[in-house]
Amino acid sequence: MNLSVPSDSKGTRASQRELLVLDPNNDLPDISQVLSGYHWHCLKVSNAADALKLIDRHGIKIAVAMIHQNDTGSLAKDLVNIQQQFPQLHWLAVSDEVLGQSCSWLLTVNVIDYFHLPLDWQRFNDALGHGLGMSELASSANARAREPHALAPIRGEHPLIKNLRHSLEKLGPSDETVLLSGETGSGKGLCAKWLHRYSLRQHGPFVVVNCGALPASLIQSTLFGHEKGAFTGAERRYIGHLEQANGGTLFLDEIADLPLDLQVNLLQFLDDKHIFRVGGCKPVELDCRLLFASHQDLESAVDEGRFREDLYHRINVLRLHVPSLREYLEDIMLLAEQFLDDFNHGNDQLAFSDDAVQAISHYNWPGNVRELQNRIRRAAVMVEGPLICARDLGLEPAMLHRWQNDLASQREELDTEVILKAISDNRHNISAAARALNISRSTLYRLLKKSHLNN
Ligand SMILES: Nc1ncnc2c1ncn2[C@@H]1O[C@H](COP(=O)(O)OP(=O)(O)OP(=O)(O)O)[C@@H](O)[C@H]1O
Repeated sequence: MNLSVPSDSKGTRASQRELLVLDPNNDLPDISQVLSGYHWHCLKVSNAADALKLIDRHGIKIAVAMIHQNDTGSLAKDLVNIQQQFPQLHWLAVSDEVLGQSCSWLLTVNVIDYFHLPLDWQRFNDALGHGLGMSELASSANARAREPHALAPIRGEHPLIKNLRHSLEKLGPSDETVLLSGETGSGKGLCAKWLHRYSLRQHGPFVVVNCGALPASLIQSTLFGHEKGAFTGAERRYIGHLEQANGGTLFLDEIADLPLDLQVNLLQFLDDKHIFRVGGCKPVELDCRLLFASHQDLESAVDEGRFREDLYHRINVLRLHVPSLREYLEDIMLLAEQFLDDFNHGNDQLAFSDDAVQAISHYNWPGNVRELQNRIRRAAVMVEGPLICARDLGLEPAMLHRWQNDLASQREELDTEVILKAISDNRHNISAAARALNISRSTLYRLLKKSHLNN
């Protein structure tokens, strides 16, 4: 190996650029020394787990992987794993001999150039500089894409939505856990992203885990990670979601679906700020904020013994309710028009017909904003002319009638409940109950008759 060092080799650590070298068999024993002459500071590791730690800790943007023509299988898996977690990282590959066709997979994991031994250090240094530049460009483009305007705005002008936006701005920077509640599709996930955006961790990772979507047998290792050999099939160490979110935010959606035994582990993490990987005995210190969401009623889950009361109290410190679309129905056409703008594929002539406006305004939207978006997205593609009608939205009259009948019966039930409460609160004095309800005695008698309560 040519060890000649260029003449300007007195670079201080401060002016050096950091580089990771993944060299499992120490085939590049002199790389740190030679590259320090080009103002590079090398962090050498022999395995992917250590690589992941250093990439995260040092914000590494450029790395070198030493590969062997006949032994690329495990390295390929390592690079794919690292690439998934750090997509902006760029690699140079170094091989002991000229690589053949079988190594075309390198292109899929951000390997921008490859060299074989002995190295031409000048050319190698140039390629490293080029790779670092590309990586920094990609990172800044990504950071720009993550700026607030790139995150979907929380739309609506109703006081409930204004209040929601205000709460997100206030709760975001607090670093406390936040429990988001609300119906499916109401925007809990979007609110979690905004909490992360408003936090000091906004440049750290934002990791989402849907506890309801993970098979019970995998949840523990998916969340907490596992050590190599922890169980049959654990061929290598796996960094779990909590660790992936280190320095950032972990959003645990559908938290009510987390099995009870893992609720204990989670509670421990919230108290001690460290985890144990499955099969590991060394605590791993972590610094990540947790956000939770559930569309289930957690209080009932506690009553039914499905959710630990201590965990419930621990995560129920800051609570944010995301309103269902029905609660701010006044805004629905505003949202609908804006989503149509988003989805109209450049066709700004597209508009809603009167029957579509009627249908949108009278439907009950059980799937909330997600359903509204999806119906409009589909209609914008399927519509034949310039006007989207109720049928394009899949909101045929029969569907609306069924819902309107439901609404009528629900209103009646609510009326009955309110009337009975007023009568009971006023010790069965009909005049006092009518006054409390702000209606006349005769109206109260009529309502009692309608609800068959007049006997
Ligand atoms: N007020 C809003 N303005 C604009 N878009 C919204 C609003 N509320 C929700 N959305 C959008 O609706 C979709 C569904 O939202 P999201 O996935 O956050 O709902 P969720 O409550 O987390 O649903 P689930 O409980 O099913 O996980 C997303 O595309 C989100 O961006």
